[in-house]
Parts: sequence; C-alpha cells; structure tokens
Amino acid sequence: MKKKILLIHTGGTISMSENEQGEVSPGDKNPLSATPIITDPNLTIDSHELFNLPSPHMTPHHMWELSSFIDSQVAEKSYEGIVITHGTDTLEETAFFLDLTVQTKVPIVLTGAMRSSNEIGSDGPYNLLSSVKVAASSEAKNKGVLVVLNDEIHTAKNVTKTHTSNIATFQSPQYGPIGIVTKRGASFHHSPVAEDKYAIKDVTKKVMLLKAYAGMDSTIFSLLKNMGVDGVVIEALGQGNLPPTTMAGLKELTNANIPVVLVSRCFNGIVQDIYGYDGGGRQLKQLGIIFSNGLNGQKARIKLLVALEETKDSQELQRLFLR
Ligand SMILES: NC(=O)C[C@H](N)C(=O)O
Repeated sequence: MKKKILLIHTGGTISMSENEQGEVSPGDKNPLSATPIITDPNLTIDSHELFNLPSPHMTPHHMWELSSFIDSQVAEKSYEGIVITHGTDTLEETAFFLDLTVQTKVPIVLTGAMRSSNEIGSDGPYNLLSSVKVAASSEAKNKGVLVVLNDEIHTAKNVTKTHTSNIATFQSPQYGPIGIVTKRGASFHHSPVAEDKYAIKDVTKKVMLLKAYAGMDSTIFSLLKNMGVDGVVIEALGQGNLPPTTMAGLKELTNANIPVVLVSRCFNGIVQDIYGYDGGGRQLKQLGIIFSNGLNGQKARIKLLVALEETKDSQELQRLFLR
C-alpha cells in the first residue's frame, strides 16, 4: 500500500523567484509545482496551495485556518503525513501553533528555504524532499509538529530562526535537533517528553510581546492596559527580572486581570523566582506574573493566544505554562 502524503503550500521564499534586479518576490505560479521533486514510488503525493504569503504576512487567523484544514483533510482523505511549505521568518510560530492545536496524530512537518527557487544553491527542493522523507517515516509519529531544514529534524517547541540568511538558520539552542535526515531517510535520536494540546474553536484574543531593557519604565504597560489587550508576554532580563521602574505599570495590568507571561531574553534557560531585589523574580511572582518554561517570546505569545481560548484564570495559566 502506498502512503498518502499531503503537501500544503503557504508561500515564503521556497515559493518565490529572484528577478534580474536581485529582488525576491512571489509570482502567480508556485515554482515548486513546476518540477516533480518527489518521485518515491511508495508514496502518493497530493498538493494544495492554501496561501501564497510571505511569512511576515501570516497571522494567527491564517495559522488557525491551516490547523483546521489539516484536521479536516486527514479525517476526510486519510492522509498519513503532512508537509507544509512556509516562509522562514514566522515558520516557528506557525509550527508551534499547529503543535498546540492540531488534533490528528499523523506526522506534520514544516519546511522552507533561505534561497528562492531560481538562485544558485537553492535549498527549497532539497528541504521539501527531506521533509517528505520525515513525514512518511513511522518513527516521526508522536513527536509533535516537526521542522525540517538543512538535514536536521527539530521540534516546533524548541526550534528558532537564528540567522538572517544562512541556510543553517534553524537551530534548537537549548536542546539541539531530535534527528537527522540522510539519503536513506529520517533517523531520530531523541523524543519530546510531553504533549501539550488545546481543542480550541477559534483565535480571538489580542496578545502583545515586549522586550525588556535597561532603564525600561512603566509607560508601555499603562498604554497596554488602556488599549484593552487580553494578555502580555515580556522577554525579561536573565533568570526573570525587570527594572524596578516597570513595577507600577505591571501592577496596573495584573490589577486589571490581564495575564502577564514572563520569558527570558536569554535564548537558553528558564525563568524562575530567584532574586529578591526590587523588580526581581520573587516580587514578579508575588504580583501574579506567570513564569514560562523555556519558550522564546514569540512562542510564549502563541501559547498565551491559544491558552486564553480555554481559560483566563492566572493559576490555571501558570499550570499550563509549566508544561
Ligand atoms: N526565507 C524566507 O522564507 C524569508 C521570507 N521573508 C519569508 O518568511 O517569507
């Protein structure tokens, strides 16, 4: 029996071409559909162009549309693996959104490219081929949503874009990749420890992401409270500390029951309530600020957007952010 794989195109450099002026942009026809890249006789490949967007144009609504599309296609047409092509700028956000919300258990792999389809050394077709190998592998099951580029297999939870142009841009700084791709297929050396799923019906909330810096004050927090946001994520300093001048604004947010989630602007480690000085983690914890577990800022924002569809209770949110 041939394995049925669905390719879903959403846009990004992998679907773009460069013109004579060196400008890279999407065209009317997806260059990936021009040549058959996957010729494995054991696979049946269907493809569908859901969007043709540069990934800075992706919104949580597009991500939700993609998530629902995957579940409905697997239910209706019994696909056994899904591969999604995506722009690399926000790929990690879509991957993590899908990791939290897609209900199907079949392998789901996201990929992209740093060089467009007609550039020398274009990495798109190769990454697509590698991703199909991973999606078709039975070992890829129960590992959550995966991101495959440059011969490496990463989890949606840990992967991040680390370089503006290098093809080795996707890395998992804390834990490394969980497998590699070779000519023979996918080879895994680690498994994720836990699954984190939410059966949401829509994405309706507004969550802002801020980065802390030396001398930060309360202005932005007061503005956010008055704008009526549903939640705020702060990339805090070090192990989870903020300048003391932010405390007044943070109190305004927590008094208004607006959840505030703390991550670190360091790209390794987790935040904890260690420091007892003004603005230190212990005061932040006492204020009811939610501490995250090693997610980066953009992914903690995605998780808060999703989790807020289930609860606004800060203790419950804190429990969810420890997963
Ligand atoms: N390499 C890429 O795909 C980057 C592009 N700006 C995008 O995310 O759509």
